[in-house]
Amino acid sequence: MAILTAALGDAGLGARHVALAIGVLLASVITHYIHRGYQVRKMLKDLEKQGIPIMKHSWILGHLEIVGKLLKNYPSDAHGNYLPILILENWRELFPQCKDRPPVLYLDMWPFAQPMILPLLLPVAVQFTQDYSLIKAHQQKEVLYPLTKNRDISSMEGPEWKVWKKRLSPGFSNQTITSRIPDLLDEVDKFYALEKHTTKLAMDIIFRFFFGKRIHAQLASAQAALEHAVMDTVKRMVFFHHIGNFIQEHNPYRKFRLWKNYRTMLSGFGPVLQQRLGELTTDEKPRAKATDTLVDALIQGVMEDREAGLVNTSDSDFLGLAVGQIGTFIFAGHDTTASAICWVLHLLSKHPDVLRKVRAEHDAVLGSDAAAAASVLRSRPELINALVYTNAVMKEAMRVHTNVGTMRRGEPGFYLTGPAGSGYDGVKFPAGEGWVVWDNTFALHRDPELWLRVHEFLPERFLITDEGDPMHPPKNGWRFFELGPRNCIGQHLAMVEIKMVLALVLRRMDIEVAWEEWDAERGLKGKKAPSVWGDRCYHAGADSPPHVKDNMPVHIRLRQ
Ligand code: HEM
Repeated sequence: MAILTAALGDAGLGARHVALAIGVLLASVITHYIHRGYQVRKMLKDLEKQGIPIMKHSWILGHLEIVGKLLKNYPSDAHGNYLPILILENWRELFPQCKDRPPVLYLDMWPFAQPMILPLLLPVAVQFTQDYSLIKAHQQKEVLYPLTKNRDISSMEGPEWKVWKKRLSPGFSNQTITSRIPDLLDEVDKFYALEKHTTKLAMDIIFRFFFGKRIHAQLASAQAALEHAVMDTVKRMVFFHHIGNFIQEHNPYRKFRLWKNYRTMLSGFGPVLQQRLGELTTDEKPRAKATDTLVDALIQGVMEDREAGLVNTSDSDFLGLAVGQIGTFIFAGHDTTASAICWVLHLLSKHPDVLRKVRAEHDAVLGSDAAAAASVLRSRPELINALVYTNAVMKEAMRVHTNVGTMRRGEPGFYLTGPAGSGYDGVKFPAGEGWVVWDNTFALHRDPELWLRVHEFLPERFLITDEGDPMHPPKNGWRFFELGPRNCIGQHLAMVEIKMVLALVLRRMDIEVAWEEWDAERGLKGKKAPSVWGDRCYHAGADSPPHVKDNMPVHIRLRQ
């Protein structure tokens, strides 16, 4: 303190100056929030004036009162994904002025969120992701910035995104991924427990998939530090700027850690990337085929950009782009896949009849010796595609427990249109600048108008081929990896990875949730422990993707 006072004194600054500076800063933050608050509330009031149906809205609280009431019986850490499901379920009470369900929901939760638009009818989601692809919301880019400096396929837009999508897609095709199964099995075979191990597994798979066996081995000594750097950055990412995380976001220590983690990524990935770049640019060696490994496709892409003068030839520019792309794959592919594995296992433990059928399919396709599943798949990787019922189980688990979605940016003059037959045929719903347009897949996956017996876990619906059957999934209805040009590039990898885990684990182990012991250890026994829809396992967390509550504590028993 004495040092600080002396330093301030040296600089001619007294305590009064510091207090004044803090006061000015605070006043400008408060003014910003009030000004922005007025703008947001006015956006809603203007819509109301135009006759657009909106939920009861107040100048002071916006929709916060409604949101508070809807979530009042939910645990405080329940994920925000539950909110639009509740709005969809309760639309009649929330829109008493409407005879038909409004196609579009306008939501004002300022200062806790930006003004948002969510489709309440499926065709509206199709309009801004498939018919026309709105560009990603500012928030999606800002969140990735510390990890990738936005030099990644997920943040890119327009022609630059198109070129990279074309370059990287072959490496993620179903065919490529099936051919990589023997290699990836090395990682899955190490996987014997659940909880946070699913995250570690997903991370290992991405490293192996991206770099291939040889380079992955070279990275082995740096991998722990790299994983730690990525995870630490992910932990510190701020997904939604709001008043509640203002201090966290602007904390200088956070900024320092983000900077340090990025340096670790540059220095950890740098040598192997440089070495591979050297190998690929020597005259004797042919250039890589895009499907060899993703790192080769990436380096080849950067080389093309250099030749076209789009990337300068400095090492740091090359490294920045390469590390950015790797960062986005790790980010987009690890937590999402890990929680999807947890939900499939959870649902299987709750539905023994379905589990029996999955095991029977594994016996039939992979042979009755469960311990030999990995070697069978190594020699015949294409068998993974024969696990048709398992695939249906996964898709149904993903419908019931959807985890991430897409957020897009409203565009000046852009409208969403009331679909034919909705009662709002042709009505224009403004989705201009300032709106975040969210796909609302979690709620659409639980829309009883789209899915028969919507709350039940019925994998068979994904086996029905007759489109006239009421159980048949609706067209464009299953959107776990989003649809349209910006859908998930890693979806085949994620599906194959989860299928490999199920094939190797389900017949060797019984897995069931262990809340009783977990709660007892935490003194919750006999008390009302938090749950959602009667389940202790629920989507928790304030950010994206949601996490399975408490990492899903489980019992694992080896089967005889
Ligand atoms: C269960 C696991 C996964 C889920 C639920 C998931 C979901 C999604 C969704 C919904 C999007 C669209 C996001 C948007 O438009 O902003 C997306 C995009 C993306 N995903 Fe995944 N993903 C998963 C696994 C993976 C994996 C394993 C990888 C790669 C290793 C990956 C890489 C990406 C990338 C790079 C994008 C951006 C694509 C683009 O903008 O063109 N994802 N993912």
